[in-house]
Amino acid sequence: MDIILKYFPELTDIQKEQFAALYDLYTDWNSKINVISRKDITNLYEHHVLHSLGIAKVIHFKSGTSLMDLGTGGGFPGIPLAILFPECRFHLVDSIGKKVKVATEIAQAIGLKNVTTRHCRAEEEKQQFDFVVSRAVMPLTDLLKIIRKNIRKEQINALPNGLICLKGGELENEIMPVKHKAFIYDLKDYFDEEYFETKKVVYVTING
Ligand SMILES: C[S@@+](CC[C@H](N)C(=O)[O-])C[C@H]1O[C@@H](n2cnc3c(N)ncnc32)[C@H](O)[C@@H]1O
Repeated sequence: MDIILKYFPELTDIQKEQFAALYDLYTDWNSKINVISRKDITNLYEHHVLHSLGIAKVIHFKSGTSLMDLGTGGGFPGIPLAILFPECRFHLVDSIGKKVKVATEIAQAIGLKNVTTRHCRAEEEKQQFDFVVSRAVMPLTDLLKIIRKNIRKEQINALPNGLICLKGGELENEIMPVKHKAFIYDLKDYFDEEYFETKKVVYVTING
């Protein structure tokens, strides 16, 4: 939990409580339904919560922004971002029902009012959002095909609406075929821990 405060020192008391509550909740739920590799649960804050918040180092979402987390699993990056941006709305989607249950239960347990969840394939989700966020779900080109229908035309943020994903390692082959403007940010520029050495945030504009 200290690692979250190290990089996000201005959290409110409510946000601190919500982040702090995640450890017991994920430990408990993960023992029943696997949403995080079991051996990685002790790294929850660094590998999962802080990693999800990497998106916030790149884009600060304006109040009223709507986002979909495609393939949220147990709630990453959607739940950490929903805690950090209580004035934004997050819709968490996953095609595996029991994972959606974990995300739903955890959002409810920490009192997040800005989160909705849905058990469906993202291909079936017709609602529109300012941004789609995603971590470890599918290659960029496949994501882009699915989410084109979900990005609103109207823009309220400084940056154009689009897709923001958390990726690791070599990206050249993934970025190349994309016809949209893509921006890659190295998380090692924001976070000192070795885990972030190869981690990136990829932002692809859809209408801009
Ligand atoms: C490796 S997990 C990552 C989960 C989470 N984003 C995380 O980082 O912990 C990939 C998730 O994407 C979901 N998924 C894959 N294709 C999907 C689709 N077309 N629509 C919705 N969810 C999908 C899977 O069910 C799975 O939960």
